[in-house]
Amino acid sequence: MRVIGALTGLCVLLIGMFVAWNWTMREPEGGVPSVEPRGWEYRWGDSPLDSDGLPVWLHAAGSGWQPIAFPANPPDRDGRDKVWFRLRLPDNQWHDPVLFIPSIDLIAQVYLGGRLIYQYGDFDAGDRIAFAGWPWHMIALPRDFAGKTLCLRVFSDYTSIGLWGQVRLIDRGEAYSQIIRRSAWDVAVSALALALAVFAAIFAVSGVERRSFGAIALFGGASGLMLLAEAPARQLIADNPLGWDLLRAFSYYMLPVATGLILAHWLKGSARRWMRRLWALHLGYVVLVVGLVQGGVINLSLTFPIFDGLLVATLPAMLALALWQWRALDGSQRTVVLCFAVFAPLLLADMLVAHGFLPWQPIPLSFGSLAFSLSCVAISLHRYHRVHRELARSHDTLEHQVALRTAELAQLVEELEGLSYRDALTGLYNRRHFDAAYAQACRRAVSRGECLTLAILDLDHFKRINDRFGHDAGDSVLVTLAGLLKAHQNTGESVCRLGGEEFALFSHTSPAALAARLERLLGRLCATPITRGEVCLGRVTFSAGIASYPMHSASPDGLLRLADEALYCAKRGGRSTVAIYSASVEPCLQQAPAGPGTRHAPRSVGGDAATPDERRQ
Ligand SMILES: Nc1nc2c(ncn2[C@@H]2O[C@H](COP(=O)(O)OP(=O)(O)OP(=O)(O)O)[C@@H](O)[C@H]2O)c(=O)[nH]1
Repeated sequence: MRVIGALTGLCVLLIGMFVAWNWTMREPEGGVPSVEPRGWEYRWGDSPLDSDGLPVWLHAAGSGWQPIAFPANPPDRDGRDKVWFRLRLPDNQWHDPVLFIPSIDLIAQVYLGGRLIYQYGDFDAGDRIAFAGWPWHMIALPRDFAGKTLCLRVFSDYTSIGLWGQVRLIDRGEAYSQIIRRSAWDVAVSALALALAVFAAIFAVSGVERRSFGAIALFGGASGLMLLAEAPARQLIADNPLGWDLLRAFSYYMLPVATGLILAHWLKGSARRWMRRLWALHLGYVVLVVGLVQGGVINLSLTFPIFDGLLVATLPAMLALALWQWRALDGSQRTVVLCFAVFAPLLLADMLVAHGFLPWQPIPLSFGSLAFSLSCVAISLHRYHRVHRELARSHDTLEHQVALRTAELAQLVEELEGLSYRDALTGLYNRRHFDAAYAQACRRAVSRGECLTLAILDLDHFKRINDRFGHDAGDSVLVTLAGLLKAHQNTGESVCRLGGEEFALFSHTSPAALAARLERLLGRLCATPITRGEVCLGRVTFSAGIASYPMHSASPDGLLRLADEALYCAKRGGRSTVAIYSASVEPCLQQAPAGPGTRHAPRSVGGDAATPDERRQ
């Protein structure tokens, strides 16, 4: 969805650019055409002042004046920083005439008919030329200017001296209209580059190919701001020429830094190292310039020639490094390098024009920036798509892994839960399970009216085995009994180890049937002596107490106590016995065991005997 949104935004921007391009290229309709005045003359140096404080040269006749095709860079400068230009103005044709000058190097006073009508720039306290920026100038003329002489007094310590661009006599309204028309395209390309910068910055911040997108964001931002700061309409947005030129210089100087960053990321080995040195050199220059200009040490205008000199060397070097590793680049990287190969000569040409090495002409820098920006947009979208696909793939893998781990965890939990209900030594269910399962069996017995019979078994004189043969031997006896109980367990019967040497089992069978089965087990157990390795532990017996619902108790909850009483009775009766609880017979204390067999236990035990609970403690 985000890609579709970005593409829609891009399409809207491109349509806007197409409209801007058409508008920029459209010839003005109607109105009085502008005139590029001819017949300029120049004179090096500065005029003395007359008694009224006016320059004498305003009235001087022909002596010392030389003809020049255009009022800029007269020959034989010899380090001079003052020059005069003059011009006899042609016939008046306009309603609100102005003299439009695209740029002046650097300070100028304009006189018409011996009167100062315009001044731009000044000298600072130290009588040095104070750079005030390179704005366009719209100099209002009186309607009767025809035939009068216009004089320009120009000061410059820059590489150029004079006027720049297409100096025209034009109607004020038409001048504004042309400014806006000529800016439309540059502003549109600038908007595209800035939008690209924002998108790339978002990608960079979100951590996707941080370096690449960071460099693209820097390039988009620098070229977008540079184009905006160069568009004639900038002055209509804010009348701050020096501020715009600072912005232009900063963004212009950052272009090789951004380009170097983009390319260095793709290159390898020594090409990469050299590319890094080149962009670092430019970054150092930017930092130095900002420091010196802000500190008032030098004029901003002086930093341009130095930068341009640097650029003449580094730009071709950057291009050469990128082309050197052409084979190692992928398709999208080659596209960017090709666009750079278009942009770099345009930058150099613009620079040559600015310093007068080429005749003045507008250089379509915006096309270079546009090509570079569009290729970056295409690559960004391509990479974003790829990264998105990879993310989706790893997301799927992650989900799969999470599902696997969750299943493993669930299994583990199940196992742990199972373990928590098992007795570690014998593998039988433990007391925890007994409590839950027995409660459930009680509910079922009551609701279905079924019989529930509970037996509690306890090994006889188990302590002696421990004491004589050791705890491990005792353990093996416990395991033997557990194995026997498990092996003879009926379906639907639960066998548990309650703790120590005490076991319990319950089922829906009758007490007599259960007692008969336990007696058989007791017979088996004591028939064969238990051995552990070479050691014979002797014969082992157990005693058991049985109670049943509803036969012995109105509620199955009371069975545990009754079965325990029966067990107690079996123990007191001589052990090795299975006793069924009975409320009607004599107390078991008076009974004598006769080997394995069923004994009837009393309902209660009295005298000095401990209760079953006390015994268990
Ligand atoms: N080896 C072993 N001994 C245990 C375990 N749990 C409890 N015992 C021992 O079992 C013995 C139980 O002793 P008593 O309660 O005196 O019971 P008894 O010796 O069997 O005597 P009667 O029950 O009266 O026949 C104690 O010595 C406990 O230390 C166990 O898991 N393994």
